[in-house]
Amino acid sequence: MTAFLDISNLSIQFPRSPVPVLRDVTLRINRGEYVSIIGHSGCGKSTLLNIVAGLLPASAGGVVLDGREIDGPGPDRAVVFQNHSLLPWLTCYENVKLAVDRTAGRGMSRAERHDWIEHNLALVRMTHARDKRPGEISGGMKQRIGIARALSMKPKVLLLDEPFGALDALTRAHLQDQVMAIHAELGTTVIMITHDVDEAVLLSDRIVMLTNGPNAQVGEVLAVDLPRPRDRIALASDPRFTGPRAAVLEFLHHRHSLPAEKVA
Ligand SMILES: Nc1ncnc2c1ncn2[C@@H]1O[C@H](COP(=O)(O)OP(=O)(O)OP(=O)(O)O)[C@@H](O)[C@H]1O
Repeated sequence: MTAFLDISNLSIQFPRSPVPVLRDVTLRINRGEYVSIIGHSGCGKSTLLNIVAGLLPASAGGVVLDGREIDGPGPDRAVVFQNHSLLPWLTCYENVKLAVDRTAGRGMSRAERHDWIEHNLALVRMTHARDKRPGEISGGMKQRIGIARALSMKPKVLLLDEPFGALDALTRAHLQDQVMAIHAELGTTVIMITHDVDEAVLLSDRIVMLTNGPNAQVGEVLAVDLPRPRDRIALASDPRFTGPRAAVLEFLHHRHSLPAEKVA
């Protein structure tokens, strides 16, 4: 049986580059699964996500989502980037509306569209700021609107490219908890890129560790066997949390550490 999201033997080599960034990456993701991708800077995490998003073409191999080969961007794959990409002249409500009008809102009446926008703002607890513009809200709030906008498209897969990377630790923790709650409520399939090992363990069903580039491959896939809902405080000393955490750290810092000159 084919997986919900099937990444098969994917390679990509950029023009004017002597070697592929990714080589022969294969990954099968089930419907509703939360999968994190972790690896050193420059190994090709964003490149992989961009191929799934349809923003970059693979040089070899391919991606099939729910039985359909991906050959370009589409509303079935919504991306949230590290730095919000909201339109500064529109309010939070209007930013979400823009996405709804072009995707899931087609075929809805005006009133249904309105309810759907409000529903997604409420999902990220942003109803109170619906009429504010991005310049008037905090970084964490902007990311929440970005997530609401992505979810409002009813995507089959939510692609998160370091969505909490630019946030302070407390805001980050708060947003992680919200995303976990949304994932539990909607059962959305999620692929998330992160550099944060704790974040990967806390949120994921599986963690995909990429080897260093070029020619990066899937080095190891770790299943996180933790019941949900997950409580960050209770888990801090739980061996089912600390075990996978140590395994990812071991992969990144011992088995696939970067040579000093590449880090500098
Ligand atoms: N459009 C492009 N043209 C040429 N090379 C590219 C292009 N996009 C990315 N690369 C190269 O591909 C490699 C992987 O980049 P990518 O951004 O996917 O890495 P990453 O793992 O997401 O890094 P980081 O964790 O620092 O964000 C890098 O060496 C980068 O320079």
